[in-house]
Amino acid sequence: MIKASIVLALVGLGVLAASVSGTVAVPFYLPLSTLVLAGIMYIGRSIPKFLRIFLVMLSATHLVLVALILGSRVGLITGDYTGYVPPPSAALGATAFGALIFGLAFVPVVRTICRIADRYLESQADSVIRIPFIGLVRAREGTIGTWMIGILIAMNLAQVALAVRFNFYFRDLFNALENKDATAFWYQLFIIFAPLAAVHVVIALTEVLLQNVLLIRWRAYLNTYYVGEWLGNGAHYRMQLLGRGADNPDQRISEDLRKFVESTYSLSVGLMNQAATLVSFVAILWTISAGFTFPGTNVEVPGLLVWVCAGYAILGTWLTHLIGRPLIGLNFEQERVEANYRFSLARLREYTEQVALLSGEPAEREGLAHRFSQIVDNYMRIIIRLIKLNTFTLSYSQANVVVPYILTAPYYFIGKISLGQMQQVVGAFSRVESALTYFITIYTTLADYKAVLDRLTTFEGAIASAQRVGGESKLAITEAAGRELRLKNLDVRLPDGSALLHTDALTFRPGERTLMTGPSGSGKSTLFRAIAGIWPFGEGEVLVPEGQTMMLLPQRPYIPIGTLRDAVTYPGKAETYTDAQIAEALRAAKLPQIAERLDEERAWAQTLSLGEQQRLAVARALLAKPDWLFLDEATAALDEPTEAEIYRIIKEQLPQTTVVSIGHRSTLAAYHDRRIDMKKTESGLSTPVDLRQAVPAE
Ligand SMILES: Nc1ncnc2c1ncn2[C@@H]1O[C@H](COP(=O)(O)OP(=O)(O)OP(=O)(O)O)[C@@H](O)[C@H]1O
Repeated sequence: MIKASIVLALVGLGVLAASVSGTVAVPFYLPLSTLVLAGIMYIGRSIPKFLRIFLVMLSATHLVLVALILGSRVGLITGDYTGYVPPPSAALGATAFGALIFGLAFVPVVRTICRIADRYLESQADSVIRIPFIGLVRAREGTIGTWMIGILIAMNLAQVALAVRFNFYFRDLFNALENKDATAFWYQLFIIFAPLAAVHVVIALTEVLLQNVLLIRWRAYLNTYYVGEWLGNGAHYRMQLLGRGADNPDQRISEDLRKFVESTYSLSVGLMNQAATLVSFVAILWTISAGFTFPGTNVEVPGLLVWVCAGYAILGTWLTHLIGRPLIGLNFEQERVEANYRFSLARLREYTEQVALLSGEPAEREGLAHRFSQIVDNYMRIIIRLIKLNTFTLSYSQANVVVPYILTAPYYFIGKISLGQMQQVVGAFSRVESALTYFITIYTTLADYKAVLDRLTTFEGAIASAQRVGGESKLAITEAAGRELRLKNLDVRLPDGSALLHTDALTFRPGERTLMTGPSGSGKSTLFRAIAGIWPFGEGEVLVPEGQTMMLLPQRPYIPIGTLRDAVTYPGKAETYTDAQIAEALRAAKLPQIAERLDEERAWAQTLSLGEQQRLAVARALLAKPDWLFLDEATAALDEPTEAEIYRIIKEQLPQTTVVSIGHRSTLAAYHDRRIDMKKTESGLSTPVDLRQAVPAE
């Protein structure tokens, strides 16, 4: 950026010297604007990278314009460039854009956009990209993204330049027709138009390809980043514990990130494109309006066509807004009723068994029909409103075709402008009109975009506070020498800070099977969570034996979507075990009926009964062979003989594993050597009482 600003400043100084000395007849404001741009680039070197790309590309475009103008002045580029690259508007436009981009860096909402966008653009991750005709190129992902955005901006500006050139082509073509000059006509058609049209097609196609590659790479990077942050250090679990600010993380990661990337790109590059179009074509309208008088008077109005066009665009947009405004509310309502309907269907799918048992199908059908009728009703209102709106917009766009003729015909008939210039006005008028309309109507898109930004920001905030709670937790999990697991001065609290349980000291010895009992809600599961290191609320020390592995089986195990093999080996990799080992573990866990179906992919959590799911989790433990196995009512859904068999298998197949169980059944005591009872004091605080000996089975 510093180098680029120095180059720009040197060019500016050189052209200024040439202009002052009279070597080249260049108006002095052109090098002055180059110098101002160089200054903006220099002081803007610390603004977000996303904005810097626009600043650098703008300066590069400005240099191209300077080169074109200089070239035409020294006779390098020949041709009729009257009004083609109008120096005052190019200089003014570029400087104003530069200042605007710099100023945007201080607008809070733009800073938020840039902060999220820059995560990608500043990424240091090594990556590769396949470039046609060059092959695979290795670079940092951020560098790849930066170049892609830069090239896309250049392509957009090149499209604007081409549009301007086409506008002049139409002038020359129609002038040739007016003058019945066949040579000039064919020249314009084949020598000027054909190559330009080919360039236009190539740029447009490349742009589509590049834009889509950029958007998917950008989204992929942000997706990995946000998923990583969400899952990092158990933030996802703590966010749920804290329960604030981050509903539907799934929507934020899948929908909002996609919308963010698409809208950030289309709004920023689109705005730049439309602004460049506006400046370029306003200049054409302004130049052609020279000497135009207000109809019926002798009063000359500078840039008359520009003012008429602006007034026309504002009137059109205002009427569109008046007629179309109810659509905003109607579309919002449509999303709401669609979401309600989707939710009812998803809920029905979840509770299908319960509905079937209650024979609730007729009630469900009625409920669904009612919700769907809301969709239809609102949709009809949207259609009626759209018809009203389209009646206006279609008439307006038809009027667009004739208005420029009505405006210019009087001047043509009195010989003030040529037929070619009249054609030029027709083209420029529609460009200026649509650019102005774009600026005026963009606010509805912006409102949606702002909502996306807000959702991503609150999501980030919730992740950050979850990470903070984890980082600041006074509940320390420390690896210590020795083979015992010890709790020292442990206070476990609830998320709101109230005390749940306390123990001065509690030791779990290796090889000793412990059963933890106590009233429901006394904090047994929460103590397990604290030992597993996922519960951040509380103070004290949990000393876990160094280098030893732990596994905790909850009452309702998690079964991922995928094959049975993936479900059994979760969270490890399926390749770690042979099929024979996995099948053997399933058989040992009393699931012989599914041991041969390892490749089967289905929603296992919905297919297997709770008792079967618990046995699948035991199979997981048999494969993983942890040093410590915590069973939190992990066999509660089994019948007593099967539960006994499972405990026997665990003891037999995992002789090195220390088992600590939570359970309410008295029969469990038989499989344990020691019992700890969670007693609740009158103040509500629980404390584990060591009963040393397990209560013998009745
Ligand atoms: N995320 C949470 N937010 C607020 N309170 C919680 C949370 N998790 C647990 N609790 C509360 O902590 C207390 C202890 O819960 P815990 O699940 O540890 O009890 P438990 O002894 O295992 O009970 P049970 O025998 O019924 O499984 C309960 O009052 C519960 O409501």
